Amino acid sequence: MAIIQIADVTKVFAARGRGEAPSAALDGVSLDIERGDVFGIIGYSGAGKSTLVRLINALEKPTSGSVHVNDVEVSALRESQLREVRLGIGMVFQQFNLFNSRTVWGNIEYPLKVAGVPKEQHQARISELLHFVGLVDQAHAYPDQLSGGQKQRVGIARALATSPAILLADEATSALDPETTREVLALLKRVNEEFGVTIVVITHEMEVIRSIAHKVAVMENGRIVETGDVFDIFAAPQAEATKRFVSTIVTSVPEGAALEVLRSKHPGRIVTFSFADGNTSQSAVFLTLGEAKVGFELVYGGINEVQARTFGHLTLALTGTDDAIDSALASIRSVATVTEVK
Ligand SMILES: Nc1ncnc2c1ncn2[C@@H]1O[C@H](COP(=O)(O)OP(=O)(O)OP(=O)(O)O)[C@@H](O)[C@H]1O
Repeated sequence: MAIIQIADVTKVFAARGRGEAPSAALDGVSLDIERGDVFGIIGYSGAGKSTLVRLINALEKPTSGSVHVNDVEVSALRESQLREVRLGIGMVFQQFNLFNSRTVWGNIEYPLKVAGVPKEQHQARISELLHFVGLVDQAHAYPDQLSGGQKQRVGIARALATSPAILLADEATSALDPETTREVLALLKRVNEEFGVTIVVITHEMEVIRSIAHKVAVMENGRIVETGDVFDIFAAPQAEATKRFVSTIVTSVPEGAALEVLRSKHPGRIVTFSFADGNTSQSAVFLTLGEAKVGFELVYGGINEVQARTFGHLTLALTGTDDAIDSALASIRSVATVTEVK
């Protein structure tokens, strides 16, 4: 059974000002997140990602629908019953949200105190966490003496202090430079692999999804427009929003200015052939075109790697009669995805 189950959830906020209509931040969202997964939720600003996270840790209640965490319907619990649920969910934030008046040690100790963990157990747990995040030497430093990456490592150690089964990371790397982002993502990956913690990653960056997520849901206007395994989403995005996100890092399909240039150089038909997973059917494409007496020139393309699996796109400018091209494309469709560039 999924560790997080979101079933047909709608969240409507009251109008912010007079004359404004109430807004649906979430509109019929259903999502199952399996135990042990790193699940990415991607969307532009205002898509509803933070609202979804706030429903998971029950900071908000849905207007309709239900949210189950660990088989408990958190959306039906009273505030006084939520304490235990929240102890099982760690949170990591974009702005770190550390106590500036407490040391690194004090920040990590805070959730142990709140959870009522006996004082004599604190030292061993904090020291274990400091080792895990590589901050043993900074134990007595204050947050303003740390770099952004170090602050986020404290944030992660603090979130893990009470050994939660779930970690919610809301734009956890959005305030960090690319190198530090890579380090923090690698740390989150270890949290998942070494402790089996289920991680929900909220982001607007596809690179974050590519680096650590196993599965992803793409959100737009309060809805999930596409969801699936990260590799499949990268190799063959279906929804327009997903295609836009994928195109931010997969540049082997011609778009925009690159497409204009191709169009001006090649007035005939331009077709992209897509292959996934070590599929060696590129040669079948060339053979079929040759047999059909269709001329071709490779004008764009590339191979990409996601989760140690590869996929690629080849764009060819074709010359020949429409009939010959159509019949060749019809038979190539059994070995590759064929997209005619309009
Ligand atoms: N407390 C609230 N009252 C009224 N409207 C809200 C409230 N919280 C969120 N919204 C609205 O709900 C929609 C979704 O917001 P949400 O913060 O979940 O999106 P998001 O994808 O997390 O965006 P961002 O990355 O900018 O935080 C937005 O239109 C937002 O203005």
